[in-house]
Amino acid sequence: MRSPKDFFRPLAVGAPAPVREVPFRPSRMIHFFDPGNEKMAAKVPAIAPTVDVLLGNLEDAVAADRKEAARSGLVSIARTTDFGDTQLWTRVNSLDSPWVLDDLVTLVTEIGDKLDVIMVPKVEGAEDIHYVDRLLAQLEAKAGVQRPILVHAILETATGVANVEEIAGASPRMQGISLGPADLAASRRMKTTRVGGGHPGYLVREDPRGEDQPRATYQQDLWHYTIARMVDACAAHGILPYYGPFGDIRDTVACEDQFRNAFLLGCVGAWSLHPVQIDIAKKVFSPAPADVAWARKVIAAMGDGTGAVMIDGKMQDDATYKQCQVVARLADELAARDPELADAYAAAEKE
Ligand SMILES: CC(C)(COP(=O)(O)OP(=O)(O)OC[C@H]1O[C@@H](n2cnc3c(N)ncnc32)[C@H](O)[C@@H]1OP(=O)(O)O)[C@@H](O)C(=O)NCCC(=O)NCCSC(=O)C[C@H](O)C(=O)O
Ligand SMILES: [Mg+2]
Repeated sequence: MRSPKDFFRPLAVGAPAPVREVPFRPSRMIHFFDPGNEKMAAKVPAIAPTVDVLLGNLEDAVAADRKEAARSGLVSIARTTDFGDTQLWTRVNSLDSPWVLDDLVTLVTEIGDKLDVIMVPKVEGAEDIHYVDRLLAQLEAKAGVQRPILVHAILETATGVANVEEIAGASPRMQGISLGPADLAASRRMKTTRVGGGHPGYLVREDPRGEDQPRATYQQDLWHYTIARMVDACAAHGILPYYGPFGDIRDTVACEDQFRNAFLLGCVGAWSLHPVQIDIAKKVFSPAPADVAWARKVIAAMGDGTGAVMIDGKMQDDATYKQCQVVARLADELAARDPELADAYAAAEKE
């Protein structure tokens, strides 16, 4: 094992220096598209300005005989598209697949200067990140890439969940972690057949109220434990947590609920699999204007952030001040990218 002093040293001669802090860039929605699918690829220039992150997917949902088309499609799209300040990410194939080595070699050497983040699926432990970390450093050096490409892990195996803290801290390249509920369900032998979301059978029932009285049931969140654990691991290591995919494209209401649960627990974004999910993520992962106005009111009333004050009947102290700073800072960062949101925040403050 390397000394902790070497943590921030480049892993190959000529590779760019690792980042010391993960740069926060808005990433409310990571929009997935298949770069080998001509219809989807044609929509990329129009979608780019409407999303925070565009992700060219090479892994699951791309058929085995379309892997090379997806890879070369992504190279061509990256070279010919003006992404503005929208980030370009990719999801490569899993580390045990026959495609991943060519994915990494091709993408870093051909379009390494365009790629912000590489998402690695089915990460099981720190050793998976160490492998990718060293290989990326070698390829960046070979290709003359000037800034390090960051790494994002998908939490989608039981072993990965068991090792989530060591994954989060495995490398200064670690940008964040997404929940992958579909693969995780299979790995855990859960009895669901869905991509994220709830299940009507996972419920609690109220106590008996008397003979023949109906008893209410309350559906529970299958993903609460894993998301909370992932959020803690990410926060402890200064990286960003994300909810992943919601597969019931038509159920926009439940998608919004799932995204909001993740937002409230600390996630900064989710995946959009279809254009209809882009605005849902934008709405949910941008703090509501009224909440931002409230946060600013508390911050203003709290002065140096110590002591206790009463606002509208609610006690505020150092801890609520810190929560309000989280909301206000996120609002500032999103407003800098999104003028409509900036206007909505300014209007709410005047009310
Ligand atoms: C889910 C889809 C297969 C649905 O596609 P389609 O049947 O074509 O839907 P529509 O007819 O409603 O589409 C309308 C038009 O929009 C285009 N479209 C659809 N999706 C996208 C997109 N993501 N980006 C850009 N454009 C898109 C269609 O081509 C239609 O165009 P037109 O005919 O010209 O009007 C499809 O949405 C899809 O494949 N989405 C991505 C799926 C994906 O990436 N899945 C992998 C991620 S989830 C996962 O891997 C699980 C995870 O790892 C885990 O373990 O949990
Ligand atoms: Mg998966």
